[in-house]
Amino acid sequence: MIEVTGLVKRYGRAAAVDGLTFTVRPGRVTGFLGPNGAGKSTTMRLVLGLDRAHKGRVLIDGRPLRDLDRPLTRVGALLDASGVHSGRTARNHLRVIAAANGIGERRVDACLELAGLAAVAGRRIRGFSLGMRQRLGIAAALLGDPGVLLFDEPVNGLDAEGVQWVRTLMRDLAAEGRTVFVSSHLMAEMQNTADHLIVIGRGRLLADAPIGDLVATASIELRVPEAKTGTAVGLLARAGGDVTVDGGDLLIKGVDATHAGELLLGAGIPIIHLAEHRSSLEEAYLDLTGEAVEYHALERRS
Ligand SMILES: Nc1ncnc2c1ncn2[C@@H]1O[C@H](COP(=O)(O)OP(=O)(O)OP(=O)(O)O)[C@@H](O)[C@H]1O
Repeated sequence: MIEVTGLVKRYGRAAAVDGLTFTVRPGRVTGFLGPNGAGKSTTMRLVLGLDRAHKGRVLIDGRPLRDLDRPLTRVGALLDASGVHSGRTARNHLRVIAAANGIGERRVDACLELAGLAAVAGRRIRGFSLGMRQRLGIAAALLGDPGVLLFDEPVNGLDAEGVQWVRTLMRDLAAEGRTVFVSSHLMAEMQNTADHLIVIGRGRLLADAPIGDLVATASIELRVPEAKTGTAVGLLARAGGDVTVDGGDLLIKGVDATHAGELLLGAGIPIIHLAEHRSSLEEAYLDLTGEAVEYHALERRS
């Protein structure tokens, strides 16, 4: 489990992470979604103790990272896959990490196998494609067999088979009861992989919810006889609906179709048309981040 409380990180006067609080729970894949520059990588670096926060606290399985002995056996991470010593072979790269963390040789070979790199284990990383580097980074993250895993944009540079492999791996790791925290700016990727989503924009939390809740931000479209429109609007608004009148149609958020139907029929209002629209994750994401993206575009222009 990862518990982040009130995390703040500033670069100069700008806050890259601006008071983030969330919990990443075991046994499911938690997606970390946000537009470019939202603060995902910075947050992951703070969680891993690679950067110091100005404020806030991170606990891994209830304890600060510095209190964990052999941290690599508790937390594994794939961050920027380009930061490796490219003159080494893949096997030697993993051996060095393993030796520094008291991890045996057999685990190195098991992870090379798991990452689909066994056949190229003796080749220098210099000649690796971005996809192969990503696989090597994932092998390194798994080396200590940790219960908590962070992956920053793991499908970057992977081909279709590689993407499928990462997806299956994430789901398998979560099914084993591990905490899996994976960042992406690709909404479709999250829709296929994550059970739960944490969405940020401008370093702030925008949503922390099961993926089904975000996909199912439903709205309904309703038409009633013109003379009854005012009564219907009043009823739906009192039931917590956010009602927009568009010509003869009502657009309602916050009340589902069944409830709306019951309310209207209960009040003796005939329904001419009633339809439910489930917004896709992409629409929900754009809704949530629209303001954050706009703000960034303005900042860059000025
Ligand atoms: N070392 C640094 N020095 C100065 N500013 C930084 C540094 N690292 C990140 N930032 C700034 O902090 C903000 C958040 O960046 P971060 O890389 O965490 O976002 P991100 O969500 O991971 O974006 P992306 O999807 O583009 O990787 C950005 O405005 C970025 O320019």
